[in-house]
Amino acid sequence: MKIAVIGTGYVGLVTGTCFAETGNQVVCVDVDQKKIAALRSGKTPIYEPGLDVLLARNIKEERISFTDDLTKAVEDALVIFLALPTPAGADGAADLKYVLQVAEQLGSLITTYKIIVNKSTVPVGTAEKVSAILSKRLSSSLFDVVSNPEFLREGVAVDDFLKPERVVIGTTSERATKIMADLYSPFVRQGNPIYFMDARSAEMTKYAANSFLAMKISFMNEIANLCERTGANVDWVRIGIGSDQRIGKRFLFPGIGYGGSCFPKDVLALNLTAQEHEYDFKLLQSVLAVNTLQKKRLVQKLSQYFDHNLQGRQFALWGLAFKPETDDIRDAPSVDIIGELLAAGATVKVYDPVATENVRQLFGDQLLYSESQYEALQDADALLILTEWSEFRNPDFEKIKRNLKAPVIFDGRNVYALEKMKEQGFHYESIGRSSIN
Ligand SMILES: NC(=O)C1=CN([C@@H]2O[C@H](COP(=O)(O)OP(=O)(O)OC[C@H]3O[C@@H](n4cnc5c(N)ncnc54)[C@H](O)[C@@H]3O)[C@@H](O)[C@H]2O)C=CC1
Ligand SMILES: O=C(O)[C@H]1O[C@H](OP(=O)(O)OP(=O)(O)OC[C@H]2O[C@@H](n3ccc(=O)[nH]c3=O)[C@H](O)[C@@H]2O)[C@H](O)[C@@H](O)[C@@H]1O
Repeated sequence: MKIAVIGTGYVGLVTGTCFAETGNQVVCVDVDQKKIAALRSGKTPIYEPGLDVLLARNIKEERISFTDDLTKAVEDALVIFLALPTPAGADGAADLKYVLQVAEQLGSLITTYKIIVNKSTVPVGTAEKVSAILSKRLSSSLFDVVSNPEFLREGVAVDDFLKPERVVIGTTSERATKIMADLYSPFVRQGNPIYFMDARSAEMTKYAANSFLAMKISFMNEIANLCERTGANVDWVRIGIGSDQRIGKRFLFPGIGYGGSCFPKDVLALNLTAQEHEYDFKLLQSVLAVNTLQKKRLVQKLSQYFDHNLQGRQFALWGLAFKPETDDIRDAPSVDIIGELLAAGATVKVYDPVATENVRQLFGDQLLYSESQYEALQDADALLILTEWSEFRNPDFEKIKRNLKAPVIFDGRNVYALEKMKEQGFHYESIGRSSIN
């Protein structure tokens, strides 16, 4: 099948590459010419394990190509995916300008039947808005607009796309249903379902999924905070409740608040949708409030330890990405934490296996940067762990002690066992686990 993917960010690139991998002919379009030039030479602008190999293979086999020419890209395509940004606008609502602008452009380019598939996360009613724009210039027999929200996670995006737990497709058109079922058939062969529904339900499903997951995390963060006050250990509580299949083991890890390019903006956007419909979504507002507070927890603990005066202290930060296996720092808790430490007059030295360059672009020479995790510790009064990269899980504790000014660790991701830290002689504080020092 001939496919065009508009927008070669995280979602567009993975979507295009995975459809090429299953034998389709894919053209990816972006307005960012630097990105297009890099992608043509096989360089992925994002760090995503496995994507480079897949991309190189499909470029070589000439199943995927990249262009900034929208007209040429959509000419032969039967299916056009929109993988465009939908950032939070000034009021928190999803900004639809990219999606609606491209819809206007497509209205003047389409001459034969096409399916416009929206992969971006968009508020309920967007498919109808796109249809209305296309209808200004095109007869309804020339297009169908489909909502096909994407559920991939950064860091394991290729796997999530190739083996999805489910595919959600919002359309009531029989013609589009058949084509979409055909396109996705290689990915759902293992018995994972495709759910066809109306576009409004598909759009809402995406926000409900992200908001529910964010709620799970905020709930566990509050349980963790209460564990600290009551002397319970959240590790045990997590295991204790997670074995109930109605609750599930996953997404119960407390920490320094959820981050990333989607949960923060999507929870905000769903709350705005509720407000627009005069519905007071109390639970969502709490999810947002809890997350804002949780991002401050680690610095509060640190500040308390240093008698509420961080001025002139130096801290080493391990991990900057919003989660492991990505270089993405969009809405990462680390960005807030760095801001707070700098505002308190502290010196901050950072290390991350892949995200350092993105942080450098944001903070420039306000920070000290380290090439190695141990070098980052030199002259530091304490180590803060902000991302649970696997290389931090089993470090040389003697070397940590030698390099730090004092054996003090504030762990925002509960990476180490309390017993081990006591045995090693660290002052160790984590989330939801009473210190046993
Ligand atoms: N990043 C993720 O893990 C996931 C993101 N989503 C959703 O997918 C959508 C896209 O997200 P990302 O890929 O992260 O965005 P992104 O911001 O990384 O990439 C968007 C791309 O679109 C390009 N673009 C902007 N205007 C354009 C135009 N007029 N024509 C062609 N290209 C244009 C940009 O240059 C950029 O390369 C968002 O709605 C997001 O909420 C959904 C699931 C997962
Ligand atoms: O819409 C999206 O963009 C995507 O958002 C999330 O994926 P992603 O942002 O890549 O990352 P997650 O693995 O969900 O983690 C999000 C944040 O929650 C935090 N988290 C996650 C799990 C947990 O138990 N505790 C916790 O604090 C992570 O540290 C991270 O900051 C969803 O998991 C995807 O299904 C969705 O497609």
